[in-house]
Amino acid sequence: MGSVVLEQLRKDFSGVTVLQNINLDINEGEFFALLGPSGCGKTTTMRCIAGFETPTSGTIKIGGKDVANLPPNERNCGMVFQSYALFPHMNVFDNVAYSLNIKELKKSNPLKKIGVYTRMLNSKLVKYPKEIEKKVMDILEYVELTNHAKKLTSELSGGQQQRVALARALVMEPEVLLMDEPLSNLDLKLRHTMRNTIRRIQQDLKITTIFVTHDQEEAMSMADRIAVMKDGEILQIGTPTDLYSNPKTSFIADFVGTSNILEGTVVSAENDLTIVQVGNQQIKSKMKKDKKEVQVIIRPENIIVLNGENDNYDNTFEGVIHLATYLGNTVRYDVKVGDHMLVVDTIYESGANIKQSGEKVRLGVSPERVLLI
Ligand SMILES: Nc1ncnc2c1ncn2[C@@H]1O[C@H](COP(=O)(O)OP(=O)(O)OP(=O)(O)O)[C@@H](O)[C@H]1O
Repeated sequence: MGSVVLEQLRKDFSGVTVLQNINLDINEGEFFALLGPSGCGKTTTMRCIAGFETPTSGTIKIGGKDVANLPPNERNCGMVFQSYALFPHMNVFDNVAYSLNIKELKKSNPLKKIGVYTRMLNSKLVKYPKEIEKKVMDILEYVELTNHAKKLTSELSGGQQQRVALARALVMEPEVLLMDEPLSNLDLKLRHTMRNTIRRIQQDLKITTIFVTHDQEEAMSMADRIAVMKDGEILQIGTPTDLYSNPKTSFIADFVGTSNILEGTVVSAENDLTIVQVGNQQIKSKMKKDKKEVQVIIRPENIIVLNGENDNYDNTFEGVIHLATYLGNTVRYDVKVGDHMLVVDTIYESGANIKQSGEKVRLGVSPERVLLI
């Protein structure tokens, strides 16, 4: 399985730069997500790796080999798209076997054999070599589609079709698996199941995987590392926990998880505590910052609703509940504090009272949990 290295990748379309300074070093066997809003350049990056786009400048190496001059079919990348791109008139087995068989046939007298194969497929008379049959059935078992092998792909659900697409990519034993928003067409529940399926297969096969998504939860729950992109550039690369706990910019703090982001001015820094003026409140943080104007980032779960017993916080604020949203195991409160609306997540314990709009609350935040950017 191959590593994927991009160095100083740049792509212009008709003079407009849509990718620049893209540097990535994706390890062998890693599950790597490209995460960012629509139009930030995720798909273009992926298409450059696959060989469907030629970069304006920069290098791409797969398994240590510069692939600049290789066409897509010689890059050994498997691809899975949002639209499954299956052959609707073929059954599941034929869909998965197709490229594998073509590859075999191309080894000798390709044109004649491929023509015969296609005609046989159309008249459903095709007989595959034993090795191909075994490979296809093994991979169908892997994606739990053994019982559907003879069904037309048009007779399958979205999730099943996506598993056929996955099987079709995997059966070729690619060095790298490229997945572009593969779960976007599925409903929420199926998306969660497919996340687990893809992750399980990826870990079993240890196949280097690059996964494009605009859904931060998807990236966080699946990837070993994530590159967050915006406007054609990479803003930060890190593990899900890195990005969540140490976002370098407020864009990332906001895009990866939910954040309270407040504009403030540093008024003093002493005894390991930086004091920031935010409106008429002072907020203490353990982080040091050289600049005066800062953004204060506080994650919703790091704000504690005080109940008189747990009041021992260096930062406390008075607020009024604006909205309470019950989310199953948590309750999310929007709390008005001065001029700001803070999002506060609390664990919901069965039978506990949920606070109501208009109720006054005291909130506490530890300075360790206050990030300054
Ligand atoms: N063939 C093309 N010709 C001109 N511009 C293009 C072409 N392909 C992509 N672009 C532009 O490049 C930018 C990046 O597009 P890209 O599809 O890579 O973004 P993305 O992050 O994958 O977005 P989405 O999540 O919406 O698919 C966009 O502004 C897009 O309009």
